[in-house]
Order: sequence, then C-alpha cells, then structure tokens
Amino acid sequence: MLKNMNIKYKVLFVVNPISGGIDKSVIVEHVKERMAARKGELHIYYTNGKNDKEELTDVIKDFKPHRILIAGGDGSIKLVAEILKDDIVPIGLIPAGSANGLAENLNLPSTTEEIADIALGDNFVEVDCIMVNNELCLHISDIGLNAALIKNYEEGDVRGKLGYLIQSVPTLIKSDFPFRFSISIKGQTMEHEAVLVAIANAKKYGTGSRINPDGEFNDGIFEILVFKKFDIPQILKTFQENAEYEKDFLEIFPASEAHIKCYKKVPFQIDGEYRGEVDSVNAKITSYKLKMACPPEFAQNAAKSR
Ligand SMILES: Nc1ncnc2c1ncn2[C@@H]1O[C@H](COP(=O)(O)OP(=O)(O)OP(=O)(O)O)[C@@H](O)[C@H]1O
Repeated sequence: MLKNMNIKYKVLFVVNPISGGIDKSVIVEHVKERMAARKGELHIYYTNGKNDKEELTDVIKDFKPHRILIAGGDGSIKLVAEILKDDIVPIGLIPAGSANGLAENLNLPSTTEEIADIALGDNFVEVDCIMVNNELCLHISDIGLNAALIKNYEEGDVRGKLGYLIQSVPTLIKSDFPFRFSISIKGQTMEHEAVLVAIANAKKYGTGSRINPDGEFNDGIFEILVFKKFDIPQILKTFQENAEYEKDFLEIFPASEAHIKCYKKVPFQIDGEYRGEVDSVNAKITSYKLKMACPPEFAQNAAKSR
C-alpha cells in the first residue's frame, strides 16, 4: 500500500463486457464504490476484442496503475499479462468468464464483496508463466481431446459451462484420438500415445477437474500430463481432492523446457482459447512471473512450497 498519503492509489479495471455471458454492471458499481470510499483513482477499460493490446498498452503507460483488476476469463488475464511482462504491477482477479482456470486455482471466495477484498488486498502469489509456441500460457495448454472440445464450443451458440458440456458428446464421437507423439526434455526423447497431452502450470482446469496434483504456481516448473486413454471412472476421479491415478491412465513429466512432436496434426489450445491444429509444441518457463492478489492462506501455502 502507498506510504505517501498525497499520492492517490490508482487502479485500472479491465472489464471484458462479453465474457461468460455475464453482466458486469454490479461488480463495476461495487469497485467504483470501493475506490470512492478509499479516495483512490479508478480508470475502467472495457475490452473491444479488436485492438485491446495496443489500446491497453497505451492506457497502462499513461495511467501508471498501482493495481490492475480484471473482470473476465483467462483470455482477458492473458491480455494484461502479455502487456506487463517484467513490469510487476499486482493483478486482482474478478472471475467472470466462461473459463476461469487461473482464478479456479487461486481458491477465491464466492461473493462479489469477498472477491473484491482479495483482488484489492495485500496477499500475493508470484505465478510462473510458460511460453507455449511463442504465446504466453498462464494456466493450462493442451493438444488433443480438450482442445477439440474447445474448438467445437467456440463454434457453438451456447456460452458458459453448459455450452462446453453440450459439445462434449459430439466431440467424443467425431474424434480420432489417440495420437502418437514424442516428448523431449533435457536432451531425452520419449515416444508416447495419448488422447490428451497437457502442459500445466496449475492444478486444475476451470471446470474444477484436478488433472495435475503436483502443480504449483510458483515452483519454476510445469508438468507435462500424458492422458493415455479415455477412461470415465478415472476422469471422474479428477474432480476429487488428492486423487491418485493409474499409470496406464496418466503419466506426468515435470520440466522447465520441453518439445513435443506429433506424427499428425492435432487440435491445440492455450488457456481456453483454440489455436488451430499443430504437430509441434515448444514450451518454456519465462524469466518473469506475474504478481497475483490471492487469499491469505493461499499466499502462506505458496510461500511454504517455494
Ligand atoms: N467487446 C468485445 N466483443 C467481442 N469480443 C470480445 C470483446 N472483448 C473481448 N473479447 C474477446 O473475448 C475473449 C477473451 O474472453 P475471456 O477469456 O476473458 O472470457 P471467456 O468468457 O472465457 O471468453 P470466451 O467465452 O470467448 O472463451 C478474447 O477472444 C477477446 O478478443
């Protein structure tokens, strides 16, 4: 918090008006009231989905915020993260997307008031970022079944988790997984077959599915998760705390840099955004981290695990 009381606390609030099909007016009013009570300065930027990177870069340069709040999904967080890079402006999340993968992992509370408390509070975790095929990944990127699902969801009419669910049956029927690929880590190459290969910084997807039990946001490594088959009982286990998986279902390879080469092109997604079909994926932890406001217990646990 600012020591010099003559300097106004400046908050930039980035709001994605369409994300998750959710009306943001209540949260916007709430943040306005908080900032007025604090006698801080608030600038609200509504994303337009066209030239946000250029516009927001200028806004950040001119306004010089002490904190950036984001109401949107993973795509909106990434927009801000890609602009900030080494510029350590703390970020506060107000989850309001159809996929809130990163927020889901921060164990945020449920009410708007509590979420705003955390987003404007003074507990932080420094989140690792991964460059995946030259694009920033904050949460989970994958090739195979889940990316195919996201592609069909993006082409569908229904937003939110329901839309995602509606797409799952046709996606499964149409898909021609498993696919063959190799993973190279530290000069060692392994051949595998899978229905889904994820590069995960976090423990779980925005759906709550806990695919990466070893995932820590701030340990300087990511996990490559190789899901070998479509096994419904094992998939259901991913929604339980502390589940253990059979090796013929899931194998995990920790890395700070890795290369995946597929024998045919497969669907690919980063942080919930479909990115077409690829036959090669390069992933590397970046030299910078993102400073995220989080609940106090989360910050304490993160400090212990370092
Ligand atoms: N005003 C806008 N109109 C249309 N699209 C927008 C607008 N603002 C942002 N976007 C788009 O929203 C996407 C990011 O959405 P975000 O991840 O924050 O939420 P989401 O609900 O998970 O999104 P989606 O349901 O589209 O995946 C980007 O593709 C961005 O271009």
